[in-house]
Amino acid sequence: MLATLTDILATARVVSIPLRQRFRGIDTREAMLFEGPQGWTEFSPFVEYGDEEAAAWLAAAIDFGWNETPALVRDSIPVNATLPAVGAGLVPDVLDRFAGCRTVKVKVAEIGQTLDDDVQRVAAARSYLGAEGRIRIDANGGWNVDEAEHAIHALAEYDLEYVEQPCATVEELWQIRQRVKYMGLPIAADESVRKADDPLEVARQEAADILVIKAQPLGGIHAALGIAGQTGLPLVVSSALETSVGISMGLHLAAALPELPYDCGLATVSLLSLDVALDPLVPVDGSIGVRRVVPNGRVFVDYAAGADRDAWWRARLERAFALLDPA
Ligand SMILES: O=C(O)CCC(=O)C1=CC=C[C@@H](O)[C@@H]1C(=O)O
Ligand SMILES: [Mg+2]
Repeated sequence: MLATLTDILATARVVSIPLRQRFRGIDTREAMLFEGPQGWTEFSPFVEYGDEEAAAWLAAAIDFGWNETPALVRDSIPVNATLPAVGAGLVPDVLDRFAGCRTVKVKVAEIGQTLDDDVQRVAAARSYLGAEGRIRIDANGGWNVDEAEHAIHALAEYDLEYVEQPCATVEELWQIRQRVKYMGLPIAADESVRKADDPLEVARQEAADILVIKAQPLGGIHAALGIAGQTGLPLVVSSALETSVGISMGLHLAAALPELPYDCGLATVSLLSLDVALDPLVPVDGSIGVRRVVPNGRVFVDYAAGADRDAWWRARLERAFALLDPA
């Protein structure tokens, strides 16, 4: 079923939600929410993204609000804790918010920090989890190949599950993958999937062992499942730092995948200072049940974006909508 701009604007609300800790350079998450025949949905490309990229996120929002979700093969998704690039002393406080998660994804290579900061943060996560917990790191492409090799050697003693996007380009990922192959440490691609013209190029080039897939950036659950079906690589579903409404989209994607070998990065509502839902999608015993959520109307009042930001989002919505394929 096709959504019109009028349909979308009829229920659209823009919220501005403070984060508990700075994450990927932002302190506040803005999101537009609207309701389709299937339920509430979220359009929340990061504010610096251009209209072309935002259009894929809008296609995703419409897909989730207007199309039936695919058949689900599980009703609960094991998730990882996500640790922003905080000082080591804050690690226990942050991880306490991810109830029962046995896996932690640690952000590393933050601009303005050093490898020693990363080592201390990863060490603190390991001592929090104990020997049996899993630790993956995500550099968001922040290292060149030599830096990545050096950092991986320094961090390997903490027993890493995988390294997400150590370097920015597919060619660099290929090189670092060759260099650390002897360590048996898998390389996961994230930006090389969600920001690439061809999300499967990194797999074709054999530059990654694992693909991270995100529902909004890839154009929605159905589009992401189409991509998933074309690769034999293991997949991890991760969030785009959404409210519970957008997280619900990611949970439905994870629930529809035939195989789900890794814990998913869908626990990021715990990084927000509050959520739009009365019953937020946060982990219980390390998993989140798959369901849709209805926003609490109070949040639309108390955390409404200011008039200028609201107008900015509505203008962005119109521009992105104009870029959608009418088919
Ligand atoms: O995968 C996770 O644990 C949580 C999601 C997450 O890390 C991200 C969400 C949103 C923006 C990204 O910079 C970031 C990522 O790089 O994976
Ligand atoms: Mg990532």
